[in-house]
Amino acid sequence: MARLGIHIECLKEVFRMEAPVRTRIGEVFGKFEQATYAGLHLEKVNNARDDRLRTIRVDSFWRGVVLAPESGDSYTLVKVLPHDDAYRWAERHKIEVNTANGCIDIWDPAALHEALDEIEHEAQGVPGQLFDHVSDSDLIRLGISKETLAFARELTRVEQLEKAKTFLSDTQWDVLFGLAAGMTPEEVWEDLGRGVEPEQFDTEDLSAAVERTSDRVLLVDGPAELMKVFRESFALWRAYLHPLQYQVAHASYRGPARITGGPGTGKTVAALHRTRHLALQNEGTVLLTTFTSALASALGRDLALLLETPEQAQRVHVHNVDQVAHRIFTERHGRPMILRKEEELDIWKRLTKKRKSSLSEQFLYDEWRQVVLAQQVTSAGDYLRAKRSGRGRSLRAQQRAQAWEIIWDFQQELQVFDRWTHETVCIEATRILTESSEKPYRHIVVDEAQDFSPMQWRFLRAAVTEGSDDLFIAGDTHQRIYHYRPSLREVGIDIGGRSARLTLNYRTTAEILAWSLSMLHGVQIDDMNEQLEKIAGCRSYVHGERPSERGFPTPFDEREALVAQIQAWVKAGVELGEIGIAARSDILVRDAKELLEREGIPANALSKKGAGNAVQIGTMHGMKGLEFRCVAVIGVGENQVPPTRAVTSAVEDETAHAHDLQRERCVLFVAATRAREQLYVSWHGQPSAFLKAVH
Ligand SMILES: Nc1ncnc2c1ncn2[C@@H]1O[C@H](COP(=O)(O)OP(=O)(O)OP(=O)(O)O)[C@@H](O)[C@H]1O
Repeated sequence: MARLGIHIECLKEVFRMEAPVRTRIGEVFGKFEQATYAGLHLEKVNNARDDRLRTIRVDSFWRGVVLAPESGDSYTLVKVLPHDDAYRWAERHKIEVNTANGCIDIWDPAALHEALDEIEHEAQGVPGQLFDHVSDSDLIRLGISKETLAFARELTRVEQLEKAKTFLSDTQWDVLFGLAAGMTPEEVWEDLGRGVEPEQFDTEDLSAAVERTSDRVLLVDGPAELMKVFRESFALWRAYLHPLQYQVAHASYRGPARITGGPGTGKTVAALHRTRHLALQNEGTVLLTTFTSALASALGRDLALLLETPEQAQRVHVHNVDQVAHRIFTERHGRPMILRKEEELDIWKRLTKKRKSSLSEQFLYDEWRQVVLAQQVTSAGDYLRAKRSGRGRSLRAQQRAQAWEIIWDFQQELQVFDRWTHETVCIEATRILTESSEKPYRHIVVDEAQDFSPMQWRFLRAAVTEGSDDLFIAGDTHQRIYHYRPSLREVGIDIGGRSARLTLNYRTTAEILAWSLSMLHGVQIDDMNEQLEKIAGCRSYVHGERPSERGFPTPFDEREALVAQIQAWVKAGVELGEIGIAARSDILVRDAKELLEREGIPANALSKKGAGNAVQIGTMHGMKGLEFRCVAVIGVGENQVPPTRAVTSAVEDETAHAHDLQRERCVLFVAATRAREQLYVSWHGQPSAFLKAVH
């Protein structure tokens, strides 16, 4: 029986067409399934460069271009266009086998030659070419064909390359765009989703190439399934992954593996697919975990769309990490009595007073977590030797001894009164698991890994049997917005060379991404594995407006402008629920919510459950993991971002000062990169120093 698949690039275009056209295309799929070869009505194209390209009727206006195999019965819909354009497109395009990945390349030689004439003319007198830094042999190794190579050599500006997207093969264009965005040939090679050893492909065997292209072709079981794909935007990436996403999600690893990448590069999507893959292996229970319960419920919802049967769903637990630790604890000891933050601060205050110490309760609250618990300090001697760099103030030996006495008192008190914090619950749960030979999980997949504490990492390490495919970790340290900076090695997780980096941003326009990245320019950020993380090569294909930066003389003017901006977005057709507003402080968030309500604009606190028809407002921290069509980041003024209280003074502790500034910069970076199409940033008075770095 003949089978029709749809190429992902075509699917993306069809996705944007009107509903009746999509329905017609669905019907073509239905007819195709029922037809015998003779009944397929595939039209040959006269004067075609490639006689494997045929056309098929969609309706009286639209026609599809289909790649017909020389043998076999797997057909691929590669384009849908108005009748005459479809014929013209089919006449012009050529199909070849890409030498780097062995998949099909579809390109337009005539358009390439026309463009080449134009750019050769432009290149005269221009000193440097766009790809002077890349050798011919590297370009050829990356699958660039002879003709594309000649074209690439004449390029002087990235805009010329952007225009070439319409006629170059997708894969070859991706390679060139990656190199133009600063990736090395090795990074581009990895991005192609191949191993380090190049394979030799038979460039004459198109059928084999079509087979290999299967991860870029959606095979649907009939029109109903295709219509489902059209209805749910989520289903688009569900059906299609970038080759590197696919590779990391489906690989077998000898131990813990990790995926990094800038904002919006599809790490969460890769983690979801990894979870599905592990569930299908059926080797034991999979835990999919993240930092907060709100993010965990969003993961749970998305995963449900990926899993096909109730049996598969039963094999996966989706919880935030503290929830899992609480469950293990409760099974052994019953529910813990958790100390609220205010209660804890009161205890610290009382104990410092008792010891006549000048240390503040907040200092001890942090010191206990970030030094004592993080480094598993159990004695005065350990504490005297513990690393305290970046802790905000140095302590003389005598002060350390006194701090330890207070910490000791505090820990005794917790024990005597059977009171717990989330951290001690996590530590006790780790102890329970370490003692037990039975592990609750066969695999653990972690999302938003950058903010996990050492205690949480040790817990996860203890919750899964050590061995192949045990831990899969997705995260981006550029988005680290809390205090901990653990090294995976120090918490017993060895990722060896099992690490990959995603670079293509699917969320944000190139303009918003460039704006946000320039804020981090020159900032050195660790990769959780004792190396520096890179953000080079992070790129987006989609263009839009530059972010709008607006300064006002007074808070009143800033508020008025926010209301006007939201009204303008709504007038332009943006739904209220597609708008997000972020501010650094809770007060400003409350203020903005009240303002919008007064103006009759429905507004809700941020929630992963979906906005309904209301603008979503929250703190910059709360924006983590979310995305909106339009985002307004407000109150980005001097002293507000970063807030003075959030940054240790350089005189007190230089390292802590640098860490605090970096973290605050990342908080703004996270908020800005939630925007898909438009970003609006406002302040009153002087702008934040972070904005001065932006260009
Ligand atoms: N291969 C893909 N093709 C098309 N869209 C994709 C693909 N992968 C991810 N996306 C979309 O890109 C957006 C960002 O994906 P995702 O949330 O997985 O990124 P992330 O790297 O986890 O982001 P962040 O770190 O900023 O939270 C989502 O809308 C997702 O549906």
